[in-house]
Amino acid sequence: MITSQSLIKSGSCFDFHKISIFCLGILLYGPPGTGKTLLAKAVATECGLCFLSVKGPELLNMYVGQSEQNIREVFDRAREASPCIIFFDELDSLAPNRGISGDSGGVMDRVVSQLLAEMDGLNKEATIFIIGATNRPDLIDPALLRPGRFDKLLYVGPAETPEAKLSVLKALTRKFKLASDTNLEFIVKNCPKNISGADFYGLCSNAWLSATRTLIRKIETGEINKDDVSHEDVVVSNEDFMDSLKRIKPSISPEDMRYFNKLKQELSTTAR
Ligand SMILES: Nc1ncnc2c1ncn2[C@@H]1O[C@H](COP(=O)(O)OP(=O)(O)OP(=O)(O)O)[C@@H](O)[C@H]1O
Repeated sequence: MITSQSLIKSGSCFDFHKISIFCLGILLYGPPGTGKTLLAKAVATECGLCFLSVKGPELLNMYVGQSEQNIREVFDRAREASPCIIFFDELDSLAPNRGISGDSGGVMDRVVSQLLAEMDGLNKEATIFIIGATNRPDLIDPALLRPGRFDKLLYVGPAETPEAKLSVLKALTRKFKLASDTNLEFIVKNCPKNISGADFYGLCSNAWLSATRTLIRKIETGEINKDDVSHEDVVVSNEDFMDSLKRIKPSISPEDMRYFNKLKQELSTTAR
């Protein structure tokens, strides 16, 4: 991602559009809850660009022509807000493969064509970048993945190494008050396999709630005075984390991981 981010950042200094070479779109793919949205937002913040987030299904409408109109409006808004990033979440629902969707000439066909036309229209502008996200890149219409549209495909998977897991846990607990006995390395060691960023978020919020319950019990038993307490007195201990760990169930199954590993290999052979 650092490469894509540097490309976007450097776009303004290199005047890519003068030589008609320009990276318009990046497609992030991977299991749910692995931080695709978070990454897209981080790129926009880091590059100082407006962030226009759209969920694919939100644009679809039962009235004839309205879905295409919704797509046009997104791009119009982007032109007004440029330089900006348009983030299309759940892109597969907005642009399914026309060959297999069984909707020849139907609404989805027209939606995909509209999206392609709008993206092609942007190629000259170099001030609007598109990031798409999906859990199923194999379902997306291949025309969207051609050069000049979503040029790059980037896999965003769960943290695999203990170091990567620890940095996610540290990021999520950076505002927590941790007890002196809390050992994040130990918690990482006890985490189940294939735990996503969203699962880590659940782990941390449950641990925080458990610590809050302990504090409330102390207030109820009169051990501490309610008026002297603030959220800063919630101290999260190792035990809170270990309790929370017992209840956590990874949202990515081993079958999901096998599917994504295979897909990653297939897509990496297509030189992107
Ligand atoms: N790498 C990470 N570091 C810290 N927190 C993370 C990370 N990945 C995910 N999270 C947490 O999980 C939440 C969900 O992540 P996000 O919505 O970005 O995932 P996603 O891949 O876009 O999911 P989906 O495919 O379901 O749309 C985030 O709001 C954040 O709290």
